[in-house]
Amino acid sequence: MQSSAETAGPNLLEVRGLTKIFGTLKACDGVDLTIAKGEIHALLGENGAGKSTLVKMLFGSLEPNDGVISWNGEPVTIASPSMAKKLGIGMVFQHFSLFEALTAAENIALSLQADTPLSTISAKARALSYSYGLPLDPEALVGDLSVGERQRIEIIRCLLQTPDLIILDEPTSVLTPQEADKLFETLERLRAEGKSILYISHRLDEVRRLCDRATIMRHGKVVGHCDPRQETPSSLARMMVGSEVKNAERPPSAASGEEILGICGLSRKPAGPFSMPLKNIWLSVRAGEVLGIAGVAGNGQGEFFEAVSGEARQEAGDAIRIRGQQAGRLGISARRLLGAAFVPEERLGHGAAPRMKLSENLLLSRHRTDRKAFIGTGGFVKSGAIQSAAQRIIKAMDVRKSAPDPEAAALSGGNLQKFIIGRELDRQPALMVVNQPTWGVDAGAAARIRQALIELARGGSAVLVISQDLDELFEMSDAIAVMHNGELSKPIPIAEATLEKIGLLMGGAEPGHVHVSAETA
Ligand SMILES: Nc1ncnc2c1ncn2[C@@H]1O[C@H](COP(=O)(O)OP(=O)(O)OP(=O)(O)O)[C@@H](O)[C@H]1O
Repeated sequence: MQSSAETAGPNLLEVRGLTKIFGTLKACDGVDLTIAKGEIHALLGENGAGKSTLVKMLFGSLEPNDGVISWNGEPVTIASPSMAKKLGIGMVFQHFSLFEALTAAENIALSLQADTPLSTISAKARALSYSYGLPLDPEALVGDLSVGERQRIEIIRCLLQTPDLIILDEPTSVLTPQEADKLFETLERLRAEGKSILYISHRLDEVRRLCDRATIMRHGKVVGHCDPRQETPSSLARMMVGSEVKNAERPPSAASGEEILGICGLSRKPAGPFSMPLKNIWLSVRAGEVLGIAGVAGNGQGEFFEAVSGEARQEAGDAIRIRGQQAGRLGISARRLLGAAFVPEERLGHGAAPRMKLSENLLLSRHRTDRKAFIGTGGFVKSGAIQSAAQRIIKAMDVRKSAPDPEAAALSGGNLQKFIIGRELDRQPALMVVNQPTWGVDAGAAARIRQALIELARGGSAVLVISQDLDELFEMSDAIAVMHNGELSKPIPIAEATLEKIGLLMGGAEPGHVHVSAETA
């Protein structure tokens, strides 16, 4: 690993010995970091390495226990986000902090000076968004917008404060490849204008494409620096994780023929002006197989997940069949009682209650399906059984944490995802439906999650994976279907699937017009 801890040009930010302790855990342990003017600097590290903790201290939302931060050569104390913004530090968070019932402009107004009229903010946001190639309708209600559009609001809100340093915490994990490309153009333009960017990402190919230097953290410490353009994704992953990261292994499918999930002519009207209708979807997922669903975000995958999980019920009971039972009219809990498990894309709030401990989250999601194991006679909670199940999941998924049974919100994003997936896998469900299984998860943990899902299928369950990550789908799936405009293509067996073919279907090509030929296969 090449050592390039110091910058050649003038430093905008210099950090020495920065330390943050949670309980007994040193989440950041004497971290040194320098960021030059006009550079895109990657901050890399496995889940729980301390990246978010570090940038929260730079943005004034966490107070360091020790260390010095210098800004333009002067030591500073960044006591609050508003002080960080005054200095010229802007941040786009991993979890959005927008109010769904307000418009984009109203949300932006909340973080700006109170005396600016809304119409001025709206006009400025619109102009800035178009000039940076991230078009935004300031009058749109946030609740009606896709995750990609919501992230634009966060970025525009940050840019309106004309920061010199912009911190982005996993900005592309929720973006489509096209949206990510647009974002890269914007970031390259900001760099050309002399702005500095601190960029946290688990997507190593984009780090190689975009970033000038990288600092790598492990267990709260800086373990190295490199020029990512000189590295490969696997050498970067090795530096982060400390060992080789292998792809998941997919033994031949043992599909027994028994249908576990049957979807028969599923249609759904749009729930709101910006939601996608589902149009006559047919699908069968069998015991032993992993079926992948590809598609550009916003083509109905979210609506499809809601319909399959029971978050949105159908009028016709037989539109969804789980292990032969009509499930269309059933809610989530009743579908879980049939042996299904669901992992939604939004971890906090949806996948886990943030202020509840991991063991309490476990009880919350499994008290009905595992009543015998967790609830004793007289309705008493068997806390010993819950604690040992929680510890089993934590061990199986290698969940890194700062206390034996912390609140969900105290876990790093990737570690919470590992816990949620582990919580469902631990039930050995007959059907597992998971939306974006490895968002925000480091390369090592992502491989572990994929392997665990494949093993669940090979053990006789049916696994349905919705993902925007085509490499992930090709690695895991026995067949891939593509969702476009609320319609689902026929599954293509993996032996016949090519990136080109799936890409064409994602772009809306008629399934009948996409042929597998010797040249394309
Ligand atoms: N508020 C908190 N209270 C207690 N522990 C915390 C808190 N925030 C973070 N931690 C712990 O600090 C460690 C570092 O977490 P951090 O979120 O900084 O990791 P990260 O590198 O950003 O990970 P990821 O890639 O998963 O987002 C983790 O072990 C986490 O559990």
